[in-house]
Amino acid sequence: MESENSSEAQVSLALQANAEDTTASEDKALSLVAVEIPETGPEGDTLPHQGAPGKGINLQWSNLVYTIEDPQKKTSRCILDNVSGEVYPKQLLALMGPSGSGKTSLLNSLAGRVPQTKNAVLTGTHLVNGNSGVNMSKVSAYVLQDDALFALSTVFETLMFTAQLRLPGDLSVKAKEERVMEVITELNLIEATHTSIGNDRVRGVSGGERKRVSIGTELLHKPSLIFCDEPTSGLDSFQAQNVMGTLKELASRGNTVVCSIHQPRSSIYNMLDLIVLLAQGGVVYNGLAGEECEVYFAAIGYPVPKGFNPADHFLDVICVDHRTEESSSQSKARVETLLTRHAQSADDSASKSLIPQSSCKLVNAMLTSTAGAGHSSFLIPFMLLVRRSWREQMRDFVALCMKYLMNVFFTAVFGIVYWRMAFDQVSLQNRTGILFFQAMNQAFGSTIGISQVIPRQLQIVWRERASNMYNVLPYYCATMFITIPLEFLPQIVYTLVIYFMTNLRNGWDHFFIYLGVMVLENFVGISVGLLLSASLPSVEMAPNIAPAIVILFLMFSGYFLNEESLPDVLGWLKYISFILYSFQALCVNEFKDAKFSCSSEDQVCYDGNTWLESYLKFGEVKIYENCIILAGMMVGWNILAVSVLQFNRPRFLNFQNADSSKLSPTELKNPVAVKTSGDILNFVN
Ligand SMILES: Nc1ncnc2c1ncn2[C@@H]1O[C@H](COP(=O)(O)OP(=O)(O)OP(=O)(O)O)[C@@H](O)[C@H]1O
Repeated sequence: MESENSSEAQVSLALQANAEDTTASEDKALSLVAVEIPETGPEGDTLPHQGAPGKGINLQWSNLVYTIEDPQKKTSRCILDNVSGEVYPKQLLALMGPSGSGKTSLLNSLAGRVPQTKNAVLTGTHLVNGNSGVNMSKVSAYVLQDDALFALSTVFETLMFTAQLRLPGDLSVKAKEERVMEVITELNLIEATHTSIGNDRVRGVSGGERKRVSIGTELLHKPSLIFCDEPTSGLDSFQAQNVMGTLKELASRGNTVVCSIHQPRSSIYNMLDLIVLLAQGGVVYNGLAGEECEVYFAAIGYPVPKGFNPADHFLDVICVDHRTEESSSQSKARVETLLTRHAQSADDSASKSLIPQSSCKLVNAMLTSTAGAGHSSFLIPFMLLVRRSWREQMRDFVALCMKYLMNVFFTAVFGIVYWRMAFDQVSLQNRTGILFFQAMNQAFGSTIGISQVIPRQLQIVWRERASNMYNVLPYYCATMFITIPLEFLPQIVYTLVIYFMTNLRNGWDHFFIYLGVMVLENFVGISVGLLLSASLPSVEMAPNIAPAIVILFLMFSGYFLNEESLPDVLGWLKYISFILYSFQALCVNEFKDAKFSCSSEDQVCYDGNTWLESYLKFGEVKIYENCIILAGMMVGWNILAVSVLQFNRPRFLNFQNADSSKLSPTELKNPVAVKTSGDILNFVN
């Protein structure tokens, strides 16, 4: 009886929604996907939860089980437990539940974005317009919870960058600009078009506008299915309302919108078409929002108190209260009952559920027309990435000035301290000293500065790579390329000025060898910096780890420790110390066959060769050999850095038994009945 009432209400609300939405959608549908969603099921019955017939994406999922197994303890942590549901075009579905209930995990599962982690297993059936195994990154958009955007680019520049990489390559720049302006208008961002995104240091657009820009970057290629993780988090209630209004508007234009949301205010709750309430990874309620949901909760003994926000009430009911032992056991029992109750009602309605496969015509064009296809070419993403990095660096004027000022300062200090050295016995020590400082300074300057570059962009680049906008090579080369004017050239200018201020060895041949070694060392330092940059997971780690690595190389540079006194266990480090090879080559260039005057006051007299052999122990060193080693290191570190970046690419779990082509016709009609390994899992929560 209760279930009859509920499905009647469902049907009437669905029909009402259909009637309202059909006209609005026809002229201005954002969707490029040509898939007919039938109005009725095979026996003429109205389909459950249906928004409206027409074009768009219908998503169905059943028996989703997401577990993290612990082979040592022989237990499995069940993060999603047999979750089923569906959503249609023109519907805004909210995944709601207390913290840790599995909202993000469910959203990620539906979007094909569950991060690949060790021992994580995802099973179940996931159908897009009745088809399994669809590449979700090609048919949908995913808006991350954190707005990963470059702070110093404007709203227009941010969207234009994405448009150039995500829209078809044969579209003219003008057409792409028009599309960007279209999205800006749709998202009500006109006034912020030329405002910077901003960050803690630079004033930019508001939080709500930033969120809408994030949504905009995902809308440019006109996806019909939009996933949004916690779109209102961190926003005040007015901004949250605006952002949700935007999502509602997108749904009403024919898109299918799924978002996770923590605690919506009542005006936001009223915008929702469907809700899935999650508790402890299971479903407590899955159906129409609004009155339908209130009726369900009233029927099971939890009516919404008068004047209360229904969303708050539902969350209160499905939350486990850990404050006291008694409240904890009571609330756990309540949640268990609600989960069991929903599981039973889902079993009852399973036979009526879901569109039969045969009535969903998946047009092949879907996979290409909505795709953020990503650029297979190297040159275009490379140039766009260089341009963006350059823009960001140039606009960070204070940081840029500080960098150059430090170089001028050190040039002045070293130049004055070692001013115009003579070619006498005293200068042997001083020349060795300045050459060592040069080698050290190049290493510190290039490695440490660059080690922060990639971690600073990590989140943005992860998002863009997850959307297939470009692959690792153009990104890496662009990052390397941009270091040339910003890190390499200032260092080289500083090196040259020092050469002439301090009167290092005369002769153009020695000057060019000195310059060549410095250039090589600089590039090796940049490569080590990029390798660290690619390996470090956060910006905060870079200032601690990078100097420690450079100091390690420094210790084995042949200046602080005599080669013979190196401990065996650490002796190998000298073979990878690029500072050692550079310092040796600089010394050989400076001292080999050089004459130094000797006065009667000098107790010992060295010429260049004896200084090299007896004092520095570099008698056997050949400049060309060291340069070859440095060049090899440069290539090796770069290959390693690219491999690390490639290895750390966004990787997502696939459904293990999602191939519905292997399912029987009955199972296809009724995916809820498909058995999964969820039956044998322990619930450890
Ligand atoms: N890869 C993982 N390894 C271990 N535990 C995980 C993993 N992913 C999710 N979890 C756990 O699964 C539970 C659900 O996580 P999820 O992020 O989906 O919850 P949520 O409802 O979105 O929470 P919140 O509202 O706080 O963001 C949490 O307890 C979380 O710690």
